[in-house]
Amino acid sequence: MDSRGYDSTGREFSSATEMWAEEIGATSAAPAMEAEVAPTAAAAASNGDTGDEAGGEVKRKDWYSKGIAYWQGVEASTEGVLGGYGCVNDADVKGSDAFLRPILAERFGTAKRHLVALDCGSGIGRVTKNFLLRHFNEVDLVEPVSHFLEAARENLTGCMDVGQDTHRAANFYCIALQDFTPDEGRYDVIWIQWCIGQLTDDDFVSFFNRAKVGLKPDGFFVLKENIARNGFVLDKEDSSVTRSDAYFKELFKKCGLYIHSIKDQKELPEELFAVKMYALVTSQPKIPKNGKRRRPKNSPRVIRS
Ligand SMILES: C[S@@+](CC[C@H](N)C(=O)[O-])C[C@H]1O[C@@H](n2cnc3c(N)ncnc32)[C@H](O)[C@@H]1O
Repeated sequence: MDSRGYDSTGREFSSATEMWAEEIGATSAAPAMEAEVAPTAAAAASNGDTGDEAGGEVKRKDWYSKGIAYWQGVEASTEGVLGGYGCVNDADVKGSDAFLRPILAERFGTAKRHLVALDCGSGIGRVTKNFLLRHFNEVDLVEPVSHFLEAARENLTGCMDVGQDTHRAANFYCIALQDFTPDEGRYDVIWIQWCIGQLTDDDFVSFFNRAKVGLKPDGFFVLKENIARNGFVLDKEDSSVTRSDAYFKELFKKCGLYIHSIKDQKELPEELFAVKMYALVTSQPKIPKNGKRRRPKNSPRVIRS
């Protein structure tokens, strides 16, 4: 990634490679944007200097410990996980719903079917409770900060009745995404919201590569994230990076993922980063010869007589 970026103190970096070199060690930073598969291993293998490698691992550990330590100090509440902007919850849920509904209908049809989702970096289960449980019969949560996950467990006891169906939070995994591998073929949707910035580029790529095996046929990822105007913005306080749309697209390519749909989240306060939703699939979406996407059968259409 060649674009320049900034950190939260206003310091400028000439490229993401320079920033990662400083944050997680020179030897692991540059190959991360070049490796296609399992870049962590590729980076390690290409590095003959074991001293640098060990130094890089220490820095990487520090990067993640700082991130976790930050969230451990945050109250387990909607205000807490939304950085004091609990007011965006309703718009967020509405936006997610409008984005997901037609894609679910298109990929899985409208016939009744048992749907399972994974909520990544779930925090207190806000996304699961307010949104995912409406669409999915089972939702698993993965979150590394134990007091958030405990709050999620409490917030999500019992089941939610949706029509004649029962929807429930099924499994709670207390683990960070860089260390998590989902069960094979369990999920229709893997939802990743407001947490991928905690992952370094190489862990981003290896996470998505591992997580692909967790998808059912026709399953897909949704990444909902803050978007930097250009390049990236590094937050030194919580060890996270806000990437630009171009940066994300470069990483998706490295993950072997294709964009099925993209939408901007509307109605956010002006002072916040823009937010985009990306639906990502593992094989190239088929575009009909006329260049128009097939519509789900139940969507509105113009009447032609
Ligand atoms: C801004 S909160 C968002 C929580 C939730 N996704 C939501 O939208 O309500 C960021 C979450 O990412 C979690 N997190 C931090 N580091 C992580 C990591 N390495 N892997 C997964 N989640 C992480 C935090 O503990 C926190 O719950």
